[in-house]
Amino acid sequence: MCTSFDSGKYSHLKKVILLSGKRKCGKDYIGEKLADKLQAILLHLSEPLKLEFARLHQIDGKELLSSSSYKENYRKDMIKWGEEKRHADPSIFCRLAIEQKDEQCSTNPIWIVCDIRRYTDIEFFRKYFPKQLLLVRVEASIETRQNRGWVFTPNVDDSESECQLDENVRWSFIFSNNDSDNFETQMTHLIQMIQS
Ligand SMILES: Nc1ncnc2c1ncn2[C@@H]1O[C@H](COP(=O)(O)OP(=O)(O)OP(=O)(O)O)[C@@H](O)[C@H]1O
Repeated sequence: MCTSFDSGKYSHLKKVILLSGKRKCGKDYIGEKLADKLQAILLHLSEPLKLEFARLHQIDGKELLSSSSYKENYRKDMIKWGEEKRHADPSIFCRLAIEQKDEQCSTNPIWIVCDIRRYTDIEFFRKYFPKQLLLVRVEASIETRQNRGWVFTPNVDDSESECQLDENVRWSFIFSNNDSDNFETQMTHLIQMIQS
């Protein structure tokens, strides 16, 4: 397997925004809004993981990518399989997510990664794009997340992949995404930070 990454071809890159947060806090929602406003490209580290998992297990990759309940049937197995792949090669899904959208990544100056879950995800982007990096933590209360469909799932919500980034990360921006929070003001501040 090729583990090299040629960051030189992305010298046009101005910002990489990494979004982290608990399930149903609104990472995708905020990522999509930002991408719309900034004409940025959206990347998901879970995309190559799901597509490869689907191929190996001969199940429907498109269904796995959608937010349907289909993916919940496979979530635990996918986490386990992803752990094994990451153990062998910690940056595998970061590289694959970029490679799979190489054409857009090669031209778009702003990348938004919607689902970082690991210190190694941050380390990969920090290694290759230290000056462009912005780390954004999305937060929402348990009640808000429940209203958005979150149900505590043992071995998922308490797994390392969902909890590792709860500590020891210095976030560039913390986005408070409850219904009572001022969404537009925070978006404006975040966009100013991205464009500065
Ligand atoms: N500020 C908001 N206003 C209204 N709806 C929101 C807001 N943030 C998130 N939502 C809604 O809450 C639900 C969950 O959000 P989203 O899918 O973005 O969460 P997520 O953190 O990406 O979840 P997961 O980790 O499970 O993929 C979606 O239906 C989304 O439209």
